[in-house]
Amino acid sequence: MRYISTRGEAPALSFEEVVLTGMASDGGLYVPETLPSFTRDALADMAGLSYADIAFRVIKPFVGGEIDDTTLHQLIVEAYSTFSHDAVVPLRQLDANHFLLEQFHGPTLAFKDVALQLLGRILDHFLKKRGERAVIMGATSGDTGSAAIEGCRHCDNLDIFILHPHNRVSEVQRRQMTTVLADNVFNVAIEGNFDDAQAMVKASFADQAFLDGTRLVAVNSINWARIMAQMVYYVAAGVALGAPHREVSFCVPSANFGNVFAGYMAYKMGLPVKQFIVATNANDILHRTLADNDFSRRELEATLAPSMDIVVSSNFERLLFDAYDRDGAAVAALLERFQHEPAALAEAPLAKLREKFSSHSVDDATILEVIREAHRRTGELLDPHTATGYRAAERARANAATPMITLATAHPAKFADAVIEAGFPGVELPPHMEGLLEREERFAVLPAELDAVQRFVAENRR
Ligand SMILES: Cc1ncc(COP(=O)(O)O)c(C=O)c1O
Ligand SMILES: N[C@@H](CCOP(=O)(O)O)C(=O)O
Repeated sequence: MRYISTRGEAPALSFEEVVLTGMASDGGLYVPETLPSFTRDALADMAGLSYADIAFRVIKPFVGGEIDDTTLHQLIVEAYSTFSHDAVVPLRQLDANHFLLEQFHGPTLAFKDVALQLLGRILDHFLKKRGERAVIMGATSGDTGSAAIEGCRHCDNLDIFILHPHNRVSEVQRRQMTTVLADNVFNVAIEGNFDDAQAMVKASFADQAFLDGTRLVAVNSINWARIMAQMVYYVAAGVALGAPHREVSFCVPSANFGNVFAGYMAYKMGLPVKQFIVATNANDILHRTLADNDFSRRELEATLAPSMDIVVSSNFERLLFDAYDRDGAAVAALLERFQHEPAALAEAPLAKLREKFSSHSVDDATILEVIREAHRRTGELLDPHTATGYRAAERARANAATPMITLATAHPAKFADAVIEAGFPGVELPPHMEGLLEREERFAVLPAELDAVQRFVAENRR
């Protein structure tokens, strides 16, 4: 299996090389040169398998034999044994044909654990094999950071630097990162927003001189392995509800677009999906683009769903590459224009996207209303991100006959303030997080300046 860049200029890489890097050298993101596909029989055979066994079947073709089957299976089994639910991402039926896919049973209570528990193990495997060390730089709006730390902190060959926007993540999210006092874990609160943090991470991939030759690795969804691991739960949920014999639809709270893009990849590989609904908070660029072809930046707003407070959505580039029939030059030109002025997609690619994708945007007042309403109707206490999905699924659903699966991307305990504002007394943290709010924290506060951040990384890496 070879991986190529969405901008068409960088060299193709193997699986191992693509996992051990971040962005392509031309500024693009890596995608598989050709997508494997599932036959109907192969999908039907997955019904009833354990999550780990489905994951092995979905992931194996992307690895292309670069990890032997026994080791790959073992890494997958170990990764998912850290989840507190045997189904890893269980489905919960809300009404006649609406389901929640609970993605918050991992160690840090958000969907990021699904990919990062595995990515940490794959990185460790490759680095040990090579006898190399690496530096991780990641940007987080709150959930990737703790999941990456949890997935990688036991890897002695990794130093991990996570940039989060100062005072813009929830207290639980911050403490999940900053109370890990391991020698190889470094948290930086950036005086800026998530887009600033992500831009600095991307700029660091573009010019790695500050690391004097030490390898830099990404844990954000710019790393293909994140997308690969996230595909699995779409397949698992689809076959559990009758695929390949019937279609399913997914509604996905979205921002950096890695989650829903993984679903789209599963669809391209043969999973029968009727519709993907992209749910956004008030930072609605994805909705504006899909609904009105308004691909333009607006000021980033702080919302009650802070993990989705993102304007520049990395993985949208991967979708554009597909929509533009893999024309890297056209994607590069569009994204260059987007940097400087409002942009719009060409007619044909937009029409292609609209065949599969719908969207809906949900403001803060509605998030609170939905948390109350969903609880009254179903007994479920939704986190504010899942609430955007719940409402979008109701409003943008193509039909009632196709099962709708809304991704419950985080546990409400991570966002107690929003839950309390919605009128609930609060949510208890699960037992493994007992004492989190009293533990010692360690983090640096830095200006949103690339030099300052790179100096911090260069001085602290071991
Ligand atoms: C809880 C939660 N929901 C939804 C999202 C959006 O997912 P994506 O960035 O993959 O679109 C994020 C962060 O990315 C998140 O942390
Ligand atoms: N919401 C994310 C933002 C980063 O997304 P990623 O999927 O690209 O890692 C977060 O919680 O950090």
